[in-house]
Amino acid sequence: MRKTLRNSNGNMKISKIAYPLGLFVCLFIYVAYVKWRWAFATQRIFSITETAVGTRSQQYHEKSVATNQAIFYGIMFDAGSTGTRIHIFKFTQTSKETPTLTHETFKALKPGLSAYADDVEKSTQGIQELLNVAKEEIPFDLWKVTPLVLKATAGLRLLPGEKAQKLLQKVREVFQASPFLVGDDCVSIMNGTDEGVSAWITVNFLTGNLNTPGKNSVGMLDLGGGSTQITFLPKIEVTLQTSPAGYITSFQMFNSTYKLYSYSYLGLGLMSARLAILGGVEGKPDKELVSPCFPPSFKGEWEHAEITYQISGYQTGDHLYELCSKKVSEILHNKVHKTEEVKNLDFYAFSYYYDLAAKVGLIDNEKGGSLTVEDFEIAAKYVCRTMEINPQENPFICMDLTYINLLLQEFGFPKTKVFKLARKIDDVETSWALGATFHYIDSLNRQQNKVS
Ligand SMILES: O=c1[nH]cnc2c1ncn2[C@@H]1O[C@H](COP(=O)(O)OP(=O)(O)O)[C@@H](O)[C@H]1O
Ligand SMILES: [Ca+2]
Repeated sequence: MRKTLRNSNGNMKISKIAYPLGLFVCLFIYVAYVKWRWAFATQRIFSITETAVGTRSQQYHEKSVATNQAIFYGIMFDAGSTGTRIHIFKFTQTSKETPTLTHETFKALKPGLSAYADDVEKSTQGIQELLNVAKEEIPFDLWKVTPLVLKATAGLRLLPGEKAQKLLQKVREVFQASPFLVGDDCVSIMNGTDEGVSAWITVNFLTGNLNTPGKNSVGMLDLGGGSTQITFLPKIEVTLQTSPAGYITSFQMFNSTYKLYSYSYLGLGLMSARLAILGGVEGKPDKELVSPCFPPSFKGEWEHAEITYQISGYQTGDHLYELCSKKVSEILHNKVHKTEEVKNLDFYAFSYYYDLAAKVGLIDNEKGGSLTVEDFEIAAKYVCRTMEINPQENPFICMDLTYINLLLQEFGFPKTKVFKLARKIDDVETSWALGATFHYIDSLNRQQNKVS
């Protein structure tokens, strides 16, 4: 008994040292491994995209089958207010040659994450479904070195903080259980300026304007469901000097510094603007919402962020367009900052600008096209007039076109201003996702430089 006890005491003495020591050694090996894996992945991926941005090559679309070609991927989730989308970017690099972005796989699901604010568990199904697309697309041996990131925009910005954090935590758990490379910041709400800047990076990269000395950059207009962004590179000093605080942002990427005019208007996305024009409150469907933008006899329902609102038209003798534009002008009054310079720059417009223009036949639904502010105005007047006589399939078409027309004018665009509308450029979605992937990889590289 004593022996046993002594032995047992002896063991306890040994284990007092051995266990912590063993634990420490295991921990050390684990930390060293994680650090090595992270550094290895970021260094490889960054070295590719750094040159990809600097020198986007002509072989952009070529699918090379050269055996010495390295292939890398990046996954970006766009958790938008109306839907969640996955962008899987594929990069290739032949040793010592310029690496290229060769392919994007894109899939979108509705509704947006914010629709699950009161039932967080339900949000995981869609995320899993999109992750399965990534698993199908990315070769198995590259899963663990492929960064996986989700950035949420207006839908989550508009939710109470606690609800938004619960949703993000749920997604974080799903991501951490996935086989991809996830960092501490893999899931977040992106700020509006980053959203605009990232979309600006995308469009200037895809149009070949980034890091090409002497080339002009293009401005970017994005109209989402919850927020809208305008971003451009000012050429005249007066824009930089006269813009309010928060509108000019400096950022560094791939060894260049840019000073951009960029602003995101939360609540001025098309769906949020609809609710404001109707005089409604997010999540409160208790009263019928009456609007001069619907025909007088109209009665219907509108589902927005998983809530159904009762909607109807006004009983008046006036013309719809005049009444509607008056109401929309009230909503936009003093909300938007005007700049003179936008008149003289080329702009690309995405998202609902595109969808609306395509819906009324101003541009081709597949190829996109160019149009003026006035084209939106003419279309608005036409559909509002038509609606007075014949009810339309989409009761919001008069309101939406009127809103877009007036919003563009509020930004300072003259009616004759021509815009390019594109859903894709060179087969890549014109969204903030690509720019944010570059930006994310850039930050990983900075972390990695600090580590080494
Ligand atoms: O990657 C994309 N490709 C094409 N259209 C997109 C993409 N991302 C968003 N959209 C468009 O954006 C609009 C909805 O905005 P979203 O849901 O992103 O709201 P938010 O940006 O205000 O959060 C729709 O017109 C949708 O078609
Ligand atoms: Ca968006």
